[in-house]
Amino acid sequence: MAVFTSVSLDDVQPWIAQFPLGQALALKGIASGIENSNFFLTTERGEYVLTIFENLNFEQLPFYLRLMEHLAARGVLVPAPVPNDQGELCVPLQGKPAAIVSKLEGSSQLDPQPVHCAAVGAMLAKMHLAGTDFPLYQPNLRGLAWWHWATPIVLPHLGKAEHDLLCSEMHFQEAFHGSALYKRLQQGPVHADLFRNNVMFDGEQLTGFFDFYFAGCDTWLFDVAVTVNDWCVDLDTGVLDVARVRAFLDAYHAVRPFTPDEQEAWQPMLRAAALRFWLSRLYDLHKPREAEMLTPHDPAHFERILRERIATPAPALHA
Ligand SMILES: Nc1ncnc2c1ncn2[C@@H]1O[C@H](COP(=O)(O)OP(=O)(O)O)[C@@H](O)[C@H]1O
Ligand SMILES: N[C@@H](CCOP(=O)(O)O)C(=O)O
Repeated sequence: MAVFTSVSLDDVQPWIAQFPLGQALALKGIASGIENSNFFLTTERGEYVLTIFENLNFEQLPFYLRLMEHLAARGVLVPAPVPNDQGELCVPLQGKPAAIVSKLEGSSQLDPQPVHCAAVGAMLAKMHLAGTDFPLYQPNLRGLAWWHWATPIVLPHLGKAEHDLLCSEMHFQEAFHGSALYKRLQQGPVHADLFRNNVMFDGEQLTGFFDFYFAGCDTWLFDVAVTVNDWCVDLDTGVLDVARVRAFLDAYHAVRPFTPDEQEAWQPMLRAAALRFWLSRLYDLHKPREAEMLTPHDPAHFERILRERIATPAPALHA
């Protein structure tokens, strides 16, 4: 269940008059998702997704919605927000911020093959390049500062082995993030949560990236590492599948060539990306929010990935 705020077609009818979409014809709640209330919305102009934001507020939302608008205008396959007659992308509905975005065709590819990884890699590189002239700034809100804040909260809940791993990896990442090498890495707007469930495919055709609500400005390489750690991994062991990694990285590199600095930072960045999700899953498990996090994701999956990245070097970014 992911409709926290209920809304009917009758509620939407007067509200939608401010959008250039004609009348609303149908509204259907979307079951998946854990953060917001999402609905498929059919209007006289076509199919859209209506989102009522449960946690983000009117000050926070422009970064995400304007980023999607910016990327869509540059040919990156992402949902395009629909402005109302005042040019606003986010307007109140049932007292909460709400937005309408274009509906992506297809479904998530949960068993990706190299061909899917290549499509995601190429589109991610295109997205990074398209974001270079995006004028708004917000840091990655799940970056090093959040890790510092969350670590002492989760540590008391951990056994010795996990406690030691978290402490030692935080030390390692502090040194890495403070290094001259890290500071030379290219930065810009990143998705920061581009997992399999946040990309649509129609067969082998990628139709779009969505769920931009963890986006922020961070290193492009962090985004690559987050995505590889999900798309190219054996889910049972955390081991990287070399064919999928190569397909992903080669396709990315063909659009936006990796730099020598990125090559050098690749192994620690894969560890950073694993730590980020291990920590957020630990936090969600031990400090659950009231209604939203109905089934917390398993932290052990990312603990396994982190241990594996420490133990085994991943394939190089490029030859
Ligand atoms: N623009 C879109 N086009 C098509 N389907 C979408 C779109 N946005 C969301 N969805 C559907 O809604 C579901 C929940 O969206 P998601 O952004 O993951 O929710 P939450 O933010 O609550 O986690 C997705 O799994 C997908 O099926
Ligand atoms: N991808 C994260 C959790 C974020 O959830 P999402 O459904 O909004 O992508 C994880 O797997 O821990």
